[in-house]
Amino acid sequence: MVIEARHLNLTFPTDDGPVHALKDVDLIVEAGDFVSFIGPSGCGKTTLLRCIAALETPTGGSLTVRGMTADAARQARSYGYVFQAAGLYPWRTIAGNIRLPLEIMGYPKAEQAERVQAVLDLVELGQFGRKFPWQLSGGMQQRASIARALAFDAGILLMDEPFGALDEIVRDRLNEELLRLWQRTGKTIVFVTHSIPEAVYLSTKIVVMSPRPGRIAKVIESPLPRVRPLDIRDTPEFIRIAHEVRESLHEGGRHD
Ligand SMILES: Nc1ncnc2c1ncn2[C@@H]1O[C@H](COP(=O)(O)OP(=O)(O)OP(=O)(O)O)[C@@H](O)[C@H]1O
Repeated sequence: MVIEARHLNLTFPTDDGPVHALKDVDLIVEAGDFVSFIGPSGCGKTTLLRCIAALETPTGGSLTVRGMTADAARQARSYGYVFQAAGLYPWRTIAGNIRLPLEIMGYPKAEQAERVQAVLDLVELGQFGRKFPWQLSGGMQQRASIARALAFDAGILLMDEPFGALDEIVRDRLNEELLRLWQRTGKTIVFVTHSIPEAVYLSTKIVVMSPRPGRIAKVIESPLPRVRPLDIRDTPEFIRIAHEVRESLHEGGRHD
């Protein structure tokens, strides 16, 4: 198993009293899974992802990533992280942005160039390495930020609503591309989203969360095949799973 959380708790002390962002969260992610966290705003999705990335420290329970503490896993460069906004440096070219983590990690120059080209090809931006971020569309920028997270070939990709700001047509295309990339690379992906169709289309496992305190309301294992054309969304099976997610979201909300 790649990620294991047991009775994970996180309470933020605030001026208005403690905020229970995560309450008794149990989660298992297996190698090669595509896991989505879905739930209403404030239910702790980002906080849980940030705990896995060792960007937050839980106040209780245990969490291991590749059998290590989250901190050790971060130091071992176990994951790439994709943020809501592409966050590319405007003064660097696309290739320059993707190369940055490799420069920081001290990869030899020739290997940097090889890896940058390989991940640019992987996200179908092979011809755009010399462009600057402002010369690319929003969807292309987000693909570049995925390439940056893939550049050092970590086995885990953590993605926090990477397509949330994009229009539906671009989002559909990027969903399809991400699925192909996941199939080609065999990576383990943990993905935060607000969108039921996005969660159902992408995931092997859908983790439905509910707020106040943030906890897991239900884990739905998807019976859909791993290879999924976009029109799978019109099948009765897809619609049934989407319905199950929606019901679980409502049930989770009733505990408020
Ligand atoms: N550093 C912090 N200090 C205090 N409270 C915080 C902090 N970070 C998050 N919270 C609170 O913890 C709860 C969970 O936040 P989190 O961002 O994980 O939710 P989310 O499900 O990702 O929401 P969204 O979908 O809006 O991004 C919220 O009530 C939030 O206000």
